[in-house]
Amino acid sequence: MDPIIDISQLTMRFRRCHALRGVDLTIPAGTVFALLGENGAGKTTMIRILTGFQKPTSGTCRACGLDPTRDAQQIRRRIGYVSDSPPLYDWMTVSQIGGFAGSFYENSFWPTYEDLCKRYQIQMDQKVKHLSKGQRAKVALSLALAHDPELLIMDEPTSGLDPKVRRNFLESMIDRAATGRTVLLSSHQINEVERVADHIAILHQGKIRLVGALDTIRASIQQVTINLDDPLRTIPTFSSGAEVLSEERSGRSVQMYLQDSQPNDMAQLRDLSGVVSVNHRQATLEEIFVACTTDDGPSFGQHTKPYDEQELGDTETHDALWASSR
Ligand SMILES: Nc1ncnc2c1ncn2[C@@H]1O[C@H](COP(=O)(O)OP(=O)(O)OP(=O)(O)O)[C@@H](O)[C@H]1O
Repeated sequence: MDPIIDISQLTMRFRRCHALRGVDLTIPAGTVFALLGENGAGKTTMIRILTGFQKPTSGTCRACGLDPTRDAQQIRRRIGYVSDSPPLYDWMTVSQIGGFAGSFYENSFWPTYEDLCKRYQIQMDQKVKHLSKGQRAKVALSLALAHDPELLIMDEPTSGLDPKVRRNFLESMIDRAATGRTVLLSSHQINEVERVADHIAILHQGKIRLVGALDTIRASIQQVTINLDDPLRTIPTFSSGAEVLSEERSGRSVQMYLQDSQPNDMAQLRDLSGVVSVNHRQATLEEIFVACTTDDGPSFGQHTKPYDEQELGDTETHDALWASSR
C-alpha cells in the first residue's frame, strides 16, 4: 500500500534559521504517527508544508497522493487539520462556524459536527469569543473531524484539554487508525504518545534522528551503565555496529543509550579490563527522546575502534585514541 505521507529531502530555510534539513519520512496509512521534538525542532514547519500553508525551500512531499505545493486546496479538503493555535472566527457562534465550515464538505459534515460538539458538551449557540481555551480546542477538533478525513494532522492537539477529555480523545485516535485512517500528531507529551502512537519520529534541529514502529524502537534501545575503575578510561566502539545515541559520564560511571546492541556486546564490555560492572535494561521512550535530542551526548570520537581491534584504553592511551579519531 502507498504511504499516506511521503517526504523526501525536505528543506526549509528561513532568513535566520534552517528549520528542516533534508527530511526523509514515509508514514504508512492506518497508523497513529507521533512527531516528537523539542521546541523549535521543526514540527510545525513540517506540518505547515504538508498542509500547503508553507512552500519548502527544496525537496518534495506528498500527502494523500497530492503535492501540497500544487494541490493545497484539494489536500485541505481531504485532510483534517488542527493547528497549535486554531484560527476560529470569534464573532460567530459554535453553530455558525460549523455551518460555514460545512459548506465546503458533504452534507454528512453537519450532523457529525453537532454530535461531536454535544459529546464535548459545547453549546451550539455560544459565541466563539466566549469559549474557554479548552472549549475552543474541542470546537477545533470537531471541525477537523466532522468530514471524517482519511488523514488527520494535529499540532499539539491535547493542549488545553482536561485529563478526562484528553484520554477519551486519544483513545478515539486509536479507533480511527483501526478503521484504516491515519493520524499524524505532533506532541511534547511523551507519556500520552506512548499510550496511543504505533509509529514515531524524533525530529532534532530539523533532522529526523529516529523513526519507526514504537515497539521496534523500544526493543532496540538499551540503557547501559558501565562502572569503571578509572574515570579516564575510554570505551571502544562496538564491533556489532551498535550505535551510541548518547553518552554521559559522571566520575567512574558511564551511562549510554545504545541502539541495536547484540547480547555479545554486553559480554565483551564485561570482559574488558578496567570495567567493574555493566548493567543494562530497555530504555523508556522518554529516555530515548532525551538521548536523541541531547547534543553534548555521545563523545563519538572516543569510540574509535571495534572491540576486536582495541582493548579498553587506559589513562595513557586516552590522548592517543583522540588523536586517531580526528
Ligand atoms: N515564518 C518563520 N519565519 C522565520 N523563522 C521561522 C518561521 N517559522 C518557524 N521558524 C523557525 O523555524 C524553527 C522551527 O520552528 P517550528 O515552529 O517548526 O518548531 P516546532 O518544532 O513546531 O516548535 P514548538 O514545539 O515550540 O512549537 C524555529 O527556530 C523557528 O523560529
